Amino acid sequence: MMKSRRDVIKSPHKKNNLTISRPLSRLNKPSVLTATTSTSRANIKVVVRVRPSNTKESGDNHRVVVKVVDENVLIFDPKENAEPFFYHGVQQKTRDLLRKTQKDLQFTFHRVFDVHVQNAEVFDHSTKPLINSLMDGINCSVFAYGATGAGKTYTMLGNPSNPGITFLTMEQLFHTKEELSADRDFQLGITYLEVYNEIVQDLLNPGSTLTLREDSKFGVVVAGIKYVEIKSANELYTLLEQGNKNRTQHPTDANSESSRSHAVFQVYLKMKFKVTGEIRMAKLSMIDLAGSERGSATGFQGARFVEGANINKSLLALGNCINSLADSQRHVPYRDSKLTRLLKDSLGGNCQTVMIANVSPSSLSYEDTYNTLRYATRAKAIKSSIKRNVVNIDLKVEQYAKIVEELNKELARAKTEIKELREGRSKSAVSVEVDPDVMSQIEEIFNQRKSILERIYSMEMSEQIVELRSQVKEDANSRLSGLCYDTPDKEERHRKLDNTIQRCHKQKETFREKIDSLNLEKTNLENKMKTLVVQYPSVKFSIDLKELELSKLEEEYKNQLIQKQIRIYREDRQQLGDLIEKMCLVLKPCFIQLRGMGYATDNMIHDYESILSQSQGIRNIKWEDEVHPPIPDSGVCSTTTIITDDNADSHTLRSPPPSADETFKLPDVKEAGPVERVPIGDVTFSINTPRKTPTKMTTKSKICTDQILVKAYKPSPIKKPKLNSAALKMKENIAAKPVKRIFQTTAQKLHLRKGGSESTSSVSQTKNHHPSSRPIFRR
Ligand SMILES: Nc1ncnc2c1ncn2[C@@H]1O[C@H](COP(=O)(O)OP(=O)(O)OP(=O)(O)O)[C@@H](O)[C@H]1O
Repeated sequence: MMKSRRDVIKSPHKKNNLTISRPLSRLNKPSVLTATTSTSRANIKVVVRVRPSNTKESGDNHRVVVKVVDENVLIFDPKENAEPFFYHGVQQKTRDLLRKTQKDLQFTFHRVFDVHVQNAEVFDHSTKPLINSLMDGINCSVFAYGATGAGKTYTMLGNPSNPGITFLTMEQLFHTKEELSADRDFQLGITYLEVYNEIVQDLLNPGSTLTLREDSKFGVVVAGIKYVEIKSANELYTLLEQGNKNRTQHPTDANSESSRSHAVFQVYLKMKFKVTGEIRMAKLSMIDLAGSERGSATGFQGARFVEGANINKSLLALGNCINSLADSQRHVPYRDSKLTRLLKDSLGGNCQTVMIANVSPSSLSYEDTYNTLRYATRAKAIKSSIKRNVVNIDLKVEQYAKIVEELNKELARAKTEIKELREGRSKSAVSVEVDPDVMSQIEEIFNQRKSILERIYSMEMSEQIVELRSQVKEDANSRLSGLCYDTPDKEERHRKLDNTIQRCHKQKETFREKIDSLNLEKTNLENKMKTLVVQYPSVKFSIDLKELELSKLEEEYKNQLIQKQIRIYREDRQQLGDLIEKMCLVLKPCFIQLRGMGYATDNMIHDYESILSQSQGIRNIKWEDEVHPPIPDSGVCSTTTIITDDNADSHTLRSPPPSADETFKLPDVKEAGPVERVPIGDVTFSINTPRKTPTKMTTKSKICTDQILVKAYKPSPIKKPKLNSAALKMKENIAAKPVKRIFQTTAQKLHLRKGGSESTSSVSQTKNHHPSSRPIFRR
């Protein structure tokens, strides 16, 4: 009795509207196959699923013959703990002779699913990874193999509460499609057919018998089948349900709803990249095979016997193909049955394949389970070649010509490279044969070079350290001149320092000489090496490697040297800091005392103030390019005094000399107020006083410039110095002090002496933007 399996799949979102069938081949016919990426070989992935025992199998007379050890290993017919065997009431030492010996065979697969595992988990570890391959344009295939009633249909189709991997795979496919829809346009069509008694029939559009043929892009295709375009996984429920109604099923002794045909569900996928126009095509086949059972298990008679014979014929052909492929035989008997022709791609062609072997755990299916496991093990050895199906519909004939030209060029290049490589290799072989000592010679030279390098760097490091030391001593020497009185002690100190500096210079010279001679040696060795490369080109690679090693060494030395320098500078700075601190401790009370007693000269006061400013990080003068426009209405804070040197030519102060343009461009000079000219010795200074000056200043008032705070003191009574002597002192100082400070000091002092306002005595900041980075001078 034929019956349709209606309740295998029930759509949770059943739709009333029918899908319009449309042949996909006509819709998507690609014009040219332009490229397929490189082919890779991959083994078929084989997983085994053990279904739970049913009521019949759970009976007393049957035992479990499949024991899942872990997710990769199972034991078929495991050894059990021997139950005591009694004869005439006496326990026997030997075993029950009537009982069969257990095979206790261990099988390993890519994954083993135990009885409690649900379809979702099977999907995760079997077909889910195929989706990415499909998106890459790789054909994929999944087939469920096993005896009747072993759980193939349950795995592939499942039921509404536990959907099978076909639905789950399609759901995932649509999900991924959705994710990628921003970049690609998709077209997706499905077919659902069965192979029954060597006849191929469309399950979605039942009618005439269909024939198989091979296609260059999709491999084996069924001629005349209708492709149905679907937009969501839910549409699939309806279609699979519809197709299952048409599938040939009969109750057998092993399965009341046994599928007597091989059901093939196929998805044709076409993707077009929106930007590049690249087209990828892929086919997913999901095959639910008919049960691979023995006749006795099905209780075959009459028509069922013929049906069973056909099933077995195709499965036998499948077994032969698996064996041939596993043994890498050249001839694989695909043509022996419709099933094997259909599975040609899935087994040994351009396809990524997953085989799900279903087994019953019961001793009732002992032979079938054993056969299935052996089949599955054989299938593990099969390798299929995988390549992406990339098609570009936009290519024209002339583009083909271009591609061929490019490929030819590439081929020629590759040929030349291979030739060169071969020649290189033979030369190297010859060189090794002719002079086996070359390598050790190279090794020797490198070792010498390495040792020379080490010496050079150690010398250079010492040289640097000596250099720094002499600098430190020179600094100390100049500090000493500023601090010490002209006493014999001072002379002695200078002498000692000079001696040390001299020693350092001598050491430096010695180091330099040594370094130079080492460098000469190094160059000689490098030249030797170059000669060797010319003589034996094949050793170039090893020499390059050695060179790399040396340059690494060089980098390491440089790094060490820098670290050392930083350490020395830090130490020096630290010492200097300590010295300044100590000097401050002495300077402050001295200065306070002198000033309190009225002995502090203007110079001293100013210098002390300068030190204060400097120690705060305040600069004495603003350079033109740093000056900001005046802040309007800034009251007492707005002081703009420009100090210029009228006779700059007559002495050595002007440094650096300003260009003609820059010198006289002083946009704010007029705003700065009247110019006062003050002669000091042979130097005449022009002082621009600000328009706005504070009306009243206290003795210790603060004058705020735009940028800085400067304390202005009312000058203490000047007793000793007269104007001329001050000017003379200035002249003396001129040679030693930086120009800007001298101007500042002089201008400040003179202006105060001439009775100028206190506010103008402060060193003020120019507020003019000027491209030059020099203080403002006027000839
Ligand atoms: N993993 C499982 N969990 C629960 N029940 C299962 C499982 N696998 C199979 N079954 C049940 O076992 C019975 C036989 O399963 P199924 O129809 O899938 O076998 P089959 O291999 O497709 O057989 P046939 O080749 O005869 O079609 C069904 O009633 C099914 O519900």
